[in-house]
Amino acid sequence: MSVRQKSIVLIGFMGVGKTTIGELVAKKLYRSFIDVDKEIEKDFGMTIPEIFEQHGEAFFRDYEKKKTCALAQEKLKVLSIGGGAFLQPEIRQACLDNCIVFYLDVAWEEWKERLDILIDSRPVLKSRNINEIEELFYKRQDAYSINHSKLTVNHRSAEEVADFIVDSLKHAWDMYEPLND
Ligand SMILES: Nc1ncnc2c1ncn2[C@@H]1O[C@H](COP(=O)(O)OP(=O)(O)O)[C@@H](O)[C@H]1O
Ligand SMILES: O=C(O)C1=C[C@@H](OP(=O)(O)O)[C@@H](O)[C@H](O)C1
Ligand SMILES: [Mg+2]
Repeated sequence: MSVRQKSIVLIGFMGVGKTTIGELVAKKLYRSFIDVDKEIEKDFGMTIPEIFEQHGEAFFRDYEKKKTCALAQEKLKVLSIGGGAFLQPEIRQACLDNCIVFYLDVAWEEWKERLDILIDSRPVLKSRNINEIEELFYKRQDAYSINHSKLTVNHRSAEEVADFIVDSLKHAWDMYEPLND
């Protein structure tokens, strides 16, 4: 597949900004934006916390795997996937094989300032104390470390990060697949 046609996938910990930044990147590239969690919510007519509550996390992970692997086959999209999705080897493989994967990284000190706005909509956070959340934050970095490009969002607005992603993509596209005049 042409590198220009590959979908862009944003990965990283909950609350790093995948959904917000993904939407901005899609607009800047004139592409459709897909937030996998929002698609799952539409499929069930329920919020993510409701799905966790009614069906349990194992059920959510299984559905997330099918949905994310299917959406990773699409071309010319910008996708934000759930923060836990990349821990599943099948999802990792589907995204790395078919898409360009950007890992959004953030420092713990900056991330923990966002906890209050995230806690009610993220069941994985709600069931843990701050020390357990910190442990999860560092533990998940291993899975995220397999990516095509990593960038740090510390002290940057969502708009700045989106501009950086678009610029680096344009640079890579021109380098690997220059357009003929
Ligand atoms: N670069 C940023 N700086 C400050 N706040 C941000 C930034 N990116 C996102 N946010 C805020 O953090 C919260 C979580 O963002 P979201 O895009 O839902 O993250 P994710 O999809 O990774 O869980 C939102 O309230 C959003 O407005
Ligand atoms: O990290 C996780 O395990 C999860 C992250 C959430 O998405 P965001 O990363 O967009 O918050 C959502 O998929 C669900 O609450 C589980
Ligand atoms: Mg999100």
